[in-house]
Amino acid sequence: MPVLGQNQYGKAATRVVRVARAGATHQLTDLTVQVALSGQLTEAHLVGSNAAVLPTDTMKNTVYVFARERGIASPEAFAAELARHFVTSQPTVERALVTVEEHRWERLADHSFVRSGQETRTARVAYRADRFEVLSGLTGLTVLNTTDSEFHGFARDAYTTLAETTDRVLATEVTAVWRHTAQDAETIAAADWNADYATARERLLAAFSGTYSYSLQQTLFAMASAVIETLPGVAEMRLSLPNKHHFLADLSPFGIANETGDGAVYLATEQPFGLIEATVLREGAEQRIPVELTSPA
Ligand SMILES: O=c1[nH]c(=O)c2[nH]c(=O)[nH]c2[nH]1
Repeated sequence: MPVLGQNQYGKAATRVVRVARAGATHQLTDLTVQVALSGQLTEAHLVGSNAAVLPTDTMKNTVYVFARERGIASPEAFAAELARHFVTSQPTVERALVTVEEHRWERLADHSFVRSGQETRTARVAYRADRFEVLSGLTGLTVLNTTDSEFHGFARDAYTTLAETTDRVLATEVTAVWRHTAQDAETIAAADWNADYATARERLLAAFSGTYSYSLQQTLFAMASAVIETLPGVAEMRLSLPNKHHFLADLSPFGIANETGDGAVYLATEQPFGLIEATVLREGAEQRIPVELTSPA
């Protein structure tokens, strides 16, 4: 007889847009929420009993009711409230995992907004046995340095053709996930998630632009370290940095020199791309961010 292994179920891709309009200046929050529950679901899978199956339709409704009645203070706080709700209100639910993506809108005017690029803020909160695990993050943060990047002295074999460079364009699209040490409800309710997020984002950007780079690996470590050194509540950060290559265009067929310097012209290639990934930990911290979480599909 086969045996049931890991299982979870829930509602994916619930899109909720909330408008706060206390005065003339409106606030817009735009989230995609995913709920995944696990617990006593063996009967559901083995014999088709739905006694412990809270409908995924209910989860979707809960997202809208919570957004309406409690508001959305931050992706982390919203996810934490939802996660705790499902575990504490359903005796058969042992663990809830709530993932939130926040789509960014930039203000145009009091009640007008423009969708800003591809950048997305993320939060992922797990709740089980009265403990939380909170991961914050972002995706789609694209950055580029036009100099202060070298790459040379690398290992070589029979297939190595890459030219060494002491001045190149360095560009990447940051995917970051960081784990908070906070685990109890009081600490989570008291935290200023939006301020912490703004600090983390600012530190990542400052370290990217301020690090004189000998490789994307080195830049990665500097970026994550900057966040860990600034935010005492962050235990670890996982970064996934695609190398968005910019190669000097070969204009020699036209007798035109094209070297690094004023007016250089680059070929920005999409694929294939280098992919540099690592977790950086506060000393003594456990590595708990799943590596698949930040890797591109
Ligand atoms: O920063 C880099 N790291 C690498 O590992 C690598 N490999 C490569 O071909 N170019 C680069 N650049």
